[in-house]
Formats: sequence, C-alpha cells, structure tokens
Amino acid sequence: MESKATFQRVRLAVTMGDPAGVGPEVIVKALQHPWVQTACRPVIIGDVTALRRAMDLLGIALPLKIVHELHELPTQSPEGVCVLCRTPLSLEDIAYGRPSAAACRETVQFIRTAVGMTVNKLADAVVTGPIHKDALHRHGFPFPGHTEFLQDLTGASHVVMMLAGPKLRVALATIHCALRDVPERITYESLLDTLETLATSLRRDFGLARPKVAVSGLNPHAGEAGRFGREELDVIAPAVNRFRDTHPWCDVSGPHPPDTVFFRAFEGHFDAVLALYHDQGLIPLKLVHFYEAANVTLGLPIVRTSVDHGTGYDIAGKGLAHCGSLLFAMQTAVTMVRHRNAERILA
Ligand SMILES: NC(=O)C1=CN([C@@H]2O[C@H](COP(=O)(O)OP(=O)(O)OC[C@H]3O[C@@H](n4cnc5c(N)ncnc54)[C@H](O)[C@@H]3O)[C@@H](O)[C@H]2O)C=CC1
Ligand SMILES: NCC(=O)COP(=O)(O)O
Repeated sequence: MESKATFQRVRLAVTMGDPAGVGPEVIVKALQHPWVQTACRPVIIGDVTALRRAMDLLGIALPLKIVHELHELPTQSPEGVCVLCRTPLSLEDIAYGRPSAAACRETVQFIRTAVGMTVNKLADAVVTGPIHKDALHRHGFPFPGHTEFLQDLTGASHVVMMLAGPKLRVALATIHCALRDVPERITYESLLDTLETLATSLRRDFGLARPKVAVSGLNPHAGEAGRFGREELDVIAPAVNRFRDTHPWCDVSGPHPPDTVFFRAFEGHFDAVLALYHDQGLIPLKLVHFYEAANVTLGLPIVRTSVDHGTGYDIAGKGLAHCGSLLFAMQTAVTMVRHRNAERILA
C-alpha cells in the first residue's frame, strides 16, 4: 500500500509537445529532479521513440512504464516513469526541427488526451511542452496556440494568458495578434473581463486574498495626460476605476507608465502586472525569468501550466535545453491544485 504522502502527490498529465523540438529533452532532465519524485506523479503523454532518443542523447536511463490506453494507467505510483503513448512514431517522423504531418497530428492528440484525463479526474492538472505553432497550422490546427485550444476543449467562457516567475507575474490583455491590431482590441469591456479572470485566479489559484494588480499603460509615460495617446484617458483608466469600485477585495491600480511598472512589480510592489500586449509583458518577464517561469492559462475549469519557451529547433538534439521552466511549470501546477483543493474543502 502507498504511504499517505505518496497518495497525496499531485497527478500531472505532462504533454511532450513537438517531438522534433526540445520537449523530450527537458522532460527527461526534469524527471530526474528530486522534487518530482516527492511532490507529484507525472504521466508523460507523448511519443516513446522521442523519449528514448532524448534519454540516449543525455545518457540518462529512466525506467519506463509504457501504456497505450487510458484504462492501463496505474492507479498508484508505478515503478519508473509512466508514459502514455498511443501511436509510436518512427525516427523519420520526428527528425529534429522538421515536424512531419504524423508528428503534428500526434502533438495535437497529446494535448487532447491530457485535457480529457484532467476533465475526467484521471489527472489533477495539465502541464504542456512546447508546440511549433506554424508547423501545426500548416497541418490544419485551427487555433493560435494551446490557450485557445484548451478554451475550446473545456468550454471556458474567458481565458487569460499569464506568465509567472518567482518574482514577477505578467498577464496579457491581448495575446497573439499583430501590434497594429492591439489598440482596437483593448476595450473597456475586454479589460474588465481580463481583470475579472486575473483577479479571481490570483485569489483562487495562488491564495492571494487581496491581490495587488497593476495595469500597464499602452503609450509612453502612460500617455502623458493625453499628449502621447489617449487610450489611457479614454479606455484604460475608466476600466480600472470601474473594477476598483466593484471589486473592493482587489487592489487594482493604473494605468502605470509601462517602462517602470514591471521593475516595480519585480521589486515586490504588485502581485501581477496586466500588460496590454504580448511583447510588452513577455520581454521583461523572459529577461529576468526565462529559465524559471511558467505559462498559466487562467479561467479554465482545469489547471493548466506550460513551459515559457518554444520548441528551440536551433538547439533540439544537442542536449543544451534547460529544464528549469518545465520544472517551474510542474511546481506551479501543484501549487494551483493545492490551492483549489483547499478552497473546495473550506467551501
Ligand atoms: N509553450 C509553447 O508551446 C510555446 C511555443 N512557442 C513556439 O515555439 C516556436 C519557436 O519559437 P521561438 O520564438 O523561436 O522561441 P523558442 O523559445 O523556441 O526559442 C528562442 C530562443 O530560446 C532558446 N531556448 C528555447 N528553449 C530553451 C531551453 N529550454 N533552454 C535553453 N534555451 C532555450 C532557443 O535556442 C532560442 O535561441 C514558435 O512556433 C512559437 O510559436 C513559443 C513559446 C511558447
Ligand atoms: N508566447 C507564449 C506562447 O506562445 C504560448 O502560447 P500557448 O500555446 O500556451 O497558447
């Protein structure tokens, strides 16, 4: 029989991501970490050929417990690493940096399977490895990325992308769109929706009873009283004021000058910054936390975290990829699951 501590390990459905990228390598490296052995029970959902190739590359021999169907998943911690691999790919299918149609098809199935497992309580959270968006799109994947695919799979009404590191959390008001489309996408209503999802998650998933959220401005110096742009006066400040009035439990402020708000958050003044577009938020985040940050989808009925990096085709197969982001993504998922469980018990 398993000890109580083992029984309470959080079950993570970890997708490999693109087998032609760094996903398999970072998984093999992360699985060796002592924290993984004690705090969680990962099931790797991916391709066993790619996993074995990564182990050979790194000179790391992990005992594998390979299953092909969900009903074969062990109900207790198995000896070795549990891998769910439905259709093994050939080495030709997964040449580094050259994802085939078969690999792209499987990559999407990994995500679908992990979400299904979590929705059906066979896992407590999904942790995703990196996918190559352009490769998947070329093979018919209709979503911009995981975030929108997971929203569709779970029927969530509103989701927000947040990247979280040890000292800085950055949520995004817009995600994958051209810079020229950003201003028109930042509306009073969209900001209120994003703040609602962000603040609710900081409270529920991260245990912050009164989260401090800073909203960034869009223009230099947050518009300098309208001289460098009017979005702050016309849209952002009214939304922040409205949210503050209706959510006394959230300490929301802004719009702040974008050039200093991330530094202030890094110094501990805020729990999260709401950035208005992808690179406004992710450049500072990755500058300070690239090897130790997770991407988190807020607003889903399930917990989902991810690595913060992409497929790294330029280094795939060289053994250079750092596994810190995957480890942090797994740790963040465990933290979120524990907070959600505690809330359920208290409710
Ligand atoms: N979580 C996900 O699924 C993500 C997927 N992507 C996708 O990945 C693809 C490639 O995107 P890029 O912009 O080139 O970003 P990338 O993160 O793959 O690579 C950027 C740079 O970081 C390095 N790098 C990446 N992962 C690393 C690791 N674990 N350790 C050390 N260095 C690492 C690469 O060698 C490269 O120099 C794109 O299709 C993009 O959409 C990008 C970010 C996240
Ligand atoms: N820049 C973050 C990113 O591209 C990850 O997107 P997603 O696949 O998690 O939606």
